[in-house]
Amino acid sequence: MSLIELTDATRTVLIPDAEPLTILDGVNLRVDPGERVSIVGRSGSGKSTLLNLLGMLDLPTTGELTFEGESVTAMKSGRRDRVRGSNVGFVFQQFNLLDGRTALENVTMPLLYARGPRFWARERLAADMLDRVGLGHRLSALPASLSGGEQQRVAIARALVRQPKLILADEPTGALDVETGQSVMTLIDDIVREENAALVTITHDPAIAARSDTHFRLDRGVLSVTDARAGVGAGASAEGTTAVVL
Ligand SMILES: Nc1ncnc2c1ncn2[C@@H]1O[C@H](COP(=O)(O)OP(=O)(O)OP(=O)(O)O)[C@@H](O)[C@H]1O
Repeated sequence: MSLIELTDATRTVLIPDAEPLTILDGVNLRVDPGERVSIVGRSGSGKSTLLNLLGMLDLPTTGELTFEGESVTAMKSGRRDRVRGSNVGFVFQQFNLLDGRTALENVTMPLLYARGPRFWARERLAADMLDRVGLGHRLSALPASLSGGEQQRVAIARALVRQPKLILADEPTGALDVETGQSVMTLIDDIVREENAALVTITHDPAIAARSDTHFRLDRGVLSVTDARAGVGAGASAEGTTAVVL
């Protein structure tokens, strides 16, 4: 079963005194558990809009979105929020850390909504995750005292601390130098592989895109597969093209 799947999805916004704007047009995208997918596209091609659909933050205007086979479009918003909270981790270009909170507090934050043992063990789980991203010695550091690469490591720990099945990364290396960006991606890849999570990365950087199993291009709202290589998880498809995984 696919982890998340968009079928014939369109996203249209209404603009006052103008024609409706179709941002995504007939998008078909299937992401399997453990699969790593990259999406490249020019500025304004609809990448963030697509990521917001995959993150269940927005719904397609027409078409279907499913998570583990269940219709997201049919979910009540409370259930959608819970499904998102327990299953999706976000990593952004601007790390979006809370400035006045320590690294440990930032990573603990998503566990405030966890239930049972994970809630009560939240500080230990957050500290363990910071250790995994190489920041076990900086638990009390405030974001401003950390380098860009270290801040992104904190953001990665925060995205992964609930062990989501799906990680959505929007230009995760965009604010980092090339070398730091590669090491941050290696870290994301390693943890994603250990957790068997799926990873969808939006990037302008061909070297970052090349790390994925399946590659897509978004061009004015139309998604097409550009390449697929043997790897984890088969079956990504776009616009009638099936990605063949050997
Ligand atoms: N709510 C909205 N109302 C009007 N226009 C919108 C809205 N959301 C997005 N757009 C437009 O849709 C297009 C796609 O936006 P989107 O943010 O998805 O692009 P993007 O590929 O992520 O761009 P960038 O790489 O510059 O972040 C843009 O032209 C944007 O201005």
